[in-house]
Amino acid sequence: MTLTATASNRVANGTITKYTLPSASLGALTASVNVFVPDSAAQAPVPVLFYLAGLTCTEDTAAWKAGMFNTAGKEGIALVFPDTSPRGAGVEGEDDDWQLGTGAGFYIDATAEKWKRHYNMYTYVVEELPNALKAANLGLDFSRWSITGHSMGGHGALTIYLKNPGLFKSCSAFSPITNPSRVPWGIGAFTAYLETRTRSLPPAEWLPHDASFLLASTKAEAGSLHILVDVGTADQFLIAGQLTPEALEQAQQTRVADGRGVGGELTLRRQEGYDHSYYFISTFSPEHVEFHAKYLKA
Ligand SMILES: N[C@@H](CCC(=O)N[C@@H](CSC=O)C(=O)NCC(=O)O)C(=O)O
Repeated sequence: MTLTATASNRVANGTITKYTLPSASLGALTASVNVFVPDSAAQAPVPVLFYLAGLTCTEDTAAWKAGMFNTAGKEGIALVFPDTSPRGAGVEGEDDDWQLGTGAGFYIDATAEKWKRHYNMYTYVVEELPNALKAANLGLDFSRWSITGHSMGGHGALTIYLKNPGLFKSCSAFSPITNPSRVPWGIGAFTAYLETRTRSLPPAEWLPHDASFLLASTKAEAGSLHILVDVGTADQFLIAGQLTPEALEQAQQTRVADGRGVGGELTLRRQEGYDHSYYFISTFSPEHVEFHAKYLKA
């Protein structure tokens, strides 16, 4: 698995480099990723923060618009921006709808026959890409790894974090889809990507990919979770019922009520008047990087 650098720019006391890599998990397609490495990585390996972007985005969207570099450069944290789906898989209909297929990988491994050769963004993000970055000796320390994301990528960050207790130091999300098995975006994606045999609503096969279910049921030790979520009150997709942050709050209350969790593991903030856009993300992204720095550098 070799990374090939295709562009490089100096930014915020570091360098952002775009790489391509051949990806086995994405069915032998070429994937693209942007990686910001602060200069301090030349002295000692630096902690890593992954940013998972939302529907219709690429590896460039947050790199260009999220405004994370100054804080990451100051804190000495590397940033990794993966793409949001395989590109050019050739699956019938994959470019017909912005909520499914290209740009909409949902950070899960597909089990449905039609999608399962290429649509494996979970394995790509959690295993293949980190292994490629480790092998490239860029000075990244994956024993100090955190994850964040926006919308579909917020769902990705929360579910990947909750599926892998202990792998990440912290998790944050901007306007995440918190309960995909019960909202239109998630129902559409899971119906397509996941082979579903059970008739329950939501189907049992969907629940391991639902952040609210995962949070309510996780066996993570009390006090071991560190999650920050920001949602804008004027978010058009919040208003349309796609994000349902109350489901995540309810899940954490369940965890605490059962004696498996403690207060403070989840901080969910409603930011007055902000929408779903990168204007919102760039306003709060420095705080998110600082939040992760606290755990990455503890
Ligand atoms: N084309 C869509 C809008 C798509 C959109 O808003 N995408 C969001 C993520 S939504 C959840 O995952 C995004 O981040 N877009 C990139 C950007 O630069 O804003 C429509 O028709 O509504």
